[in-house]
Amino acid sequence: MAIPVLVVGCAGKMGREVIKAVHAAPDMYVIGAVDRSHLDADAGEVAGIGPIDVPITDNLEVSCAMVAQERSPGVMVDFTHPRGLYDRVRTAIAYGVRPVIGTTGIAPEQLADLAEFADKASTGCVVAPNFAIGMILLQQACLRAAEYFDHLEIIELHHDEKADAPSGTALATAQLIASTGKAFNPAKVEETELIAGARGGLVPGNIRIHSLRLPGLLAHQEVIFGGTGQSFSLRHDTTDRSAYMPGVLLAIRKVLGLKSLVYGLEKIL
Ligand SMILES: NC(=O)C1=CN([C@@H]2O[C@H](COP(=O)(O)OP(=O)(O)OC[C@H]3O[C@@H](n4cnc5c(N)ncnc54)[C@H](OP(=O)(O)O)[C@@H]3O)[C@@H](O)[C@H]2O)C=CC1
Ligand SMILES: O=C(O)C1=N[C@H](C(=O)O)C[C@H](O)C1
Repeated sequence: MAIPVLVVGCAGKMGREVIKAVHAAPDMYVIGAVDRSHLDADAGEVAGIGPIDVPITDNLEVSCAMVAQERSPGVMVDFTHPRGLYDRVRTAIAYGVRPVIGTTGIAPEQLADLAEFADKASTGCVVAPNFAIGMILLQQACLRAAEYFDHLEIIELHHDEKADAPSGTALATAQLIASTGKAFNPAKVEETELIAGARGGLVPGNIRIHSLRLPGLLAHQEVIFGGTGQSFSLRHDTTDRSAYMPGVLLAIRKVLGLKSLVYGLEKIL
């Protein structure tokens, strides 16, 4: 049976892409669309694919109740803003709707709390800071490089409409590299930062992240490893948001078979 999908943030850059991808997929359909603007407009029209008979509403609870009435279990896809995300995920789970979350910037304590909530409800939930396969491969390659290099820094570059910094992907990449337990970037001199922020943000693992925001960019990340007489750069460029859609559709299919919260696309590949 086809999967009913509720798209939250449907009028946004990612939400429009999700509406297109879900509508085009043979094994799922858009059952509802939530946003704060374009209310009552057809979600398909807003996404640029013509009418799909799904009006945009700002009422998540009523939308979840509607999904719960469908014959097969439903999924909520959220690409919005970290504000209120915690409550949206809890609302979805309370209605038996499985969340697939692409929104970045949620606090780690809230994520841990949601994992406990999903676990208790035996409900699947996927939270992934990046749905592009190329980025997952970059992260895996970082683990290999980290075996041989002791020094690295991360640069992430995004469009200038991005709300959070650093990106969720950069944080997740640093977290993954730090999970090796290695002590990175041993200091060689006592540094003085003449302009606050010049050396980027420091995250656990002693890894620095530098965030650039410019019009003309979409989403890019470079991890540069440094060693004696050599440097090694790993870079991923997203040039179109359709890059995320195979990962999003995969998560929609896989979340139905899960009984707890899974963090990271790599866990369901
Ligand atoms: N995991 C991944 O692979 C990716 C994740 N992202 C993440 O997805 C999120 C969205 O990105 P993007 O699409 O570029 O952002 P946009 O600002 O283009 O879209 C977000 C949409 O969500 C709406 N919105 C915000 N808050 C709410 C709410 N409480 N209820 C309903 N709708 C809401 C916004 O409305 P309004 O305009 O009124 O604020 C807007 O229409 C970000 O956190 C970004 O980091 C992005 C790309 C890939
Ligand atoms: O806001 C974006 O655009 C993106 N956000 C995600 C993040 O914060 O990592 C994923 C990707 O980088 C695009």
